[in-house]
Amino acid sequence: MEAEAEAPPPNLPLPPAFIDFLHDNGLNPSIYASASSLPRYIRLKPGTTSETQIAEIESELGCELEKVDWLPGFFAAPPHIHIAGSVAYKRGKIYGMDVASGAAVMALDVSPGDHVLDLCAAPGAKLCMLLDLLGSSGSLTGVDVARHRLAACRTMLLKYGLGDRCRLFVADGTSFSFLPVREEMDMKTITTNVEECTDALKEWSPKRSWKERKSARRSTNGSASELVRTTAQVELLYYGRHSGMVGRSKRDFFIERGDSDASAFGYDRVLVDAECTHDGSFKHIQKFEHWGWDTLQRRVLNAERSDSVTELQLQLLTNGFKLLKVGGSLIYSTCSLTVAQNEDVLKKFLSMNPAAAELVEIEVAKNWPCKSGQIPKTLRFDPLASQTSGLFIAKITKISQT
Ligand SMILES: C[S@@+](CC[C@H](N)C(=O)[O-])C[C@H]1O[C@@H](n2cnc3c(N)ncnc32)[C@H](O)[C@@H]1O
Repeated sequence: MEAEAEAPPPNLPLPPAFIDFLHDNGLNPSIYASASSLPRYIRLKPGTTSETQIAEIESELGCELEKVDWLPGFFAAPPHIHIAGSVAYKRGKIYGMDVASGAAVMALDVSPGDHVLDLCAAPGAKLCMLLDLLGSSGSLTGVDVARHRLAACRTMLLKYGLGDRCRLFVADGTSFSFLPVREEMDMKTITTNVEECTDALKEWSPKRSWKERKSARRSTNGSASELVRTTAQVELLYYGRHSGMVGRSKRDFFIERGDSDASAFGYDRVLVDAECTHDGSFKHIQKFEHWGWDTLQRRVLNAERSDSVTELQLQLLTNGFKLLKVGGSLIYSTCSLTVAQNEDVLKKFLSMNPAAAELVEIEVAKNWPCKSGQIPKTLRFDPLASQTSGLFIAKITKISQT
């Protein structure tokens, strides 16, 4: 990919450091030319999509909605509409979610009954969509290293009434090792006899324990501690009634598992929506106009940070893949458009797992308005090609044990 222009597109307040970053990464700034006029996408809560209900939501939002014909449940609203203040949002009828993010979830091809892992789950738009697709069977495990972000995700789950089959762990996704609770699981992987379990988990209650309040205080006082969590520091932040946790001992889950256990009893689907520089999200970059462009330089574009982000991405992808069952599929996605954070990470991962991992076509993507990535079978959404935020998506299946 060659950068064809170095100047910022007209009418876009992109700082020189960002233009340099795009140029260094072979990205053409003109892909952002229409970014400020992109539609604001919303996803309707399943069950609220009749014509009458849509008309009601339009009146609550104060605008007309246009159906996105290539992804069910998504609608485009005018760019400057404020979703969070609307009655429809407060009543839990709609989600604010870019349609490219919805595509990443659809690409995972979740079926009811699947056990799904979302390794970078917060703030949770994709997690909620995954739960809507799961319906009333299977389970979803959400992991995120940032406690305050995962707590916001829990609030969202409860608001939309989606928590029943979900459990949330504050943990480092590069070392997280808990498998889903499967009925057919060999008892050697579950240490406690449920009947005799004296410290069994009761139903989750919103009343926070002393331990949880203490942990929350610690994470507010020093967010750096969130970034150095180890497996031993895994915290169970939430579990629903049918998540498989109620009635079991915490000790059952806080044990390390080997690769063969994961290959047999691991997750059917894994989403690794990895931490990245967010350069594909124009809305995210625009926030720095308010915080100060020098903050963007320091926090996002700094070369050292970019290197550590790609290392983190590879580790998240590697661990997500380790927790996948043989025959299962994984989506790797980022909202960066740089080759370093997408194709390069993927190439490295595939070269490290030649016998176990296979990059596969995303079958549902046939009519999607996206481009191919530099590696065939991968997809790239960007504001120019897709009228969406930027997103890279790759799908991998596990064909044998790692
Ligand atoms: C792109 S965001 C995920 C967005 C989310 N999937 C959604 O749809 O709302 C990346 C997330 O990765 C989390 N993260 C960063 N490092 C992590 C790590 N080592 N383990 C787990 N999560 C991590 C960040 O806290 C952030 O919430």
